[in-house]
Amino acid sequence: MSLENQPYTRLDSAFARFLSQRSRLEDSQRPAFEKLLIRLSYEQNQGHNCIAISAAEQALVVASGLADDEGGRPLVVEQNRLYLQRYWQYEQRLAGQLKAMMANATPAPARLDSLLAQYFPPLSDAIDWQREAANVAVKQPFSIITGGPGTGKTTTVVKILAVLQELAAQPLLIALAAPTGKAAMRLQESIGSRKADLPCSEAIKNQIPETVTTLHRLLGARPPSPYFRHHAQQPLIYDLVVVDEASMVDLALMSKLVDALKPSARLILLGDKDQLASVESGAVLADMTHSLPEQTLELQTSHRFGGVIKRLADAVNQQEAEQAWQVLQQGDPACLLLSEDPISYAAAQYRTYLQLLHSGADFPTLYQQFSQFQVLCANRQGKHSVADLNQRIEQKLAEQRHIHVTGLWYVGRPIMVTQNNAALQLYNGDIGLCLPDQGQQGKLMVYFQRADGSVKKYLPARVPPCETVYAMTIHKSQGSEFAQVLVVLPEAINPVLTKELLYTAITRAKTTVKIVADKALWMQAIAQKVARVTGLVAKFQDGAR
Ligand SMILES: Nc1ncnc2c1ncn2[C@@H]1O[C@H](COP(=O)(O)OP(=O)(O)OP(=O)(O)O)[C@@H](O)[C@H]1O
Repeated sequence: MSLENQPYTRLDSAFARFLSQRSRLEDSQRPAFEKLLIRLSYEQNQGHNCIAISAAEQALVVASGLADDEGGRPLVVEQNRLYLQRYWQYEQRLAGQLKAMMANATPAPARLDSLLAQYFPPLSDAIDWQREAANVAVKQPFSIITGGPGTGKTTTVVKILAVLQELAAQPLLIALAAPTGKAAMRLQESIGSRKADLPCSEAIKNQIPETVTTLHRLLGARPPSPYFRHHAQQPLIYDLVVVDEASMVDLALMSKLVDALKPSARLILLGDKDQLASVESGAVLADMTHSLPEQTLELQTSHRFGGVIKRLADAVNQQEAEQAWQVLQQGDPACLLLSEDPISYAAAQYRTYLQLLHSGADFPTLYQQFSQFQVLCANRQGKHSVADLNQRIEQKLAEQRHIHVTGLWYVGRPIMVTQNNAALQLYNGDIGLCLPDQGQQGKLMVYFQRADGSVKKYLPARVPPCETVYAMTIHKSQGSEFAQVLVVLPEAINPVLTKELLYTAITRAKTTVKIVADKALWMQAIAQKVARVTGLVAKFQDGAR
């Protein structure tokens, strides 16, 4: 790759210069070494755990005296991969600890077959993959259940928890977690109803928790410190940890989570391996499902929606671009190319929310209505970006007199928090609505819904950094679902547009997905794939050194 064309930052070059000055290299070797380090720093920020390097580059790094794998130096070379020490350690610890966990697989308990028959009664001769998933998760201390939306991951895991409690001599202490507040809220909502349907005693149901926490909270985040309260020396008390939306968990967080488990603990990861990888480094869930087939069960049948959205999602995922385009041409109202102006369409969709607002509806009703529909974009800036769409939808709604934009904060403004604030209990991705204060006329407050359904409100000036959210990026929509989704793609291809991005956008929709894209761009986007450079697969295969 030519560095000249890369938009690397000043931080990348400052980092490279800093290290190069501390190397043992001759002056003549330094420019090449700095170029390599700039590339490492840049690619790391793009989500790669490491970079692939040539034999000559390996020799250069070794000669620099800055690499070792004992933690004392800033770089590590492993085969043809160059790492920052910290990320190599994350991979190393994660692979090593999961292997240690996997070595503790237990033989199947005698009662397992009858319990599986009780919880997963056979309905036909076909293999019941949910039951197979339970079979794996009961025997293996570490397991992954992957599948698209509505394939029954939550239903299955609740049954697994019940089976494990039935088998336990003493009730297991269980923690349920997700990477974001939104995802935690969704899991919490569905756990409750899945529990009610369990074919078991109340005593067993009562041993299954209903509250879901964020991973940061579970591990004891102490911002601004990057260290958690719980780690190998001060492990979590739980016998079993379940993590939903695991595709969003990056390498560092996954490594810290596994580090914080007590030695006898179990871990079950739920997620969709085909979704976008985490924003930060790694493609951990995808790497694990690829490397650990015995621990992984994939559920493929969607019980929530069959039909056209699933067909579209599957075609995109399999990179069948032409077939996916044909699905959009079929005229099924659940899945179409949008033929009208996207701004007018979006404004019409948000009108019901604003009409309810003007008729005096309460916050929960408004929040529920606002969450029915969402515009999703690939990029943050440029034509058809989040910034562009937000500005134009707001303008359209103002022209139509559905909102009265008096300043940054106005009645009806929907916002998304973009920075965590533990003290205020507001987190990146939380959605709030700016509404008149119920107590005082003329005063504005921003209302949010907590995971337990209760409502909290803040003065606009106290809300952490946030942005208007008629439109949001597909990245930010991970872990959320909406009845109706409008996906607006840019006019020109860019590296962000991949089949994983489109798959993630489409699978956010429960009933309708409309798309704005031209065919050439659609075909190009589906042909692009996220490819993260990592050494995790190799570490699982070769054994941690
Ligand atoms: N084996 C099954 N037979 C019939 N219906 C099922 C089965 N498994 C799950 N369902 C139903 O399918 C719906 C989706 O299930 P569930 O919420 O467990 O899926 P999920 O994979 O966790 O979904 P998501 O990740 O999209 O929230 C639920 O209404 C559930 O009751």
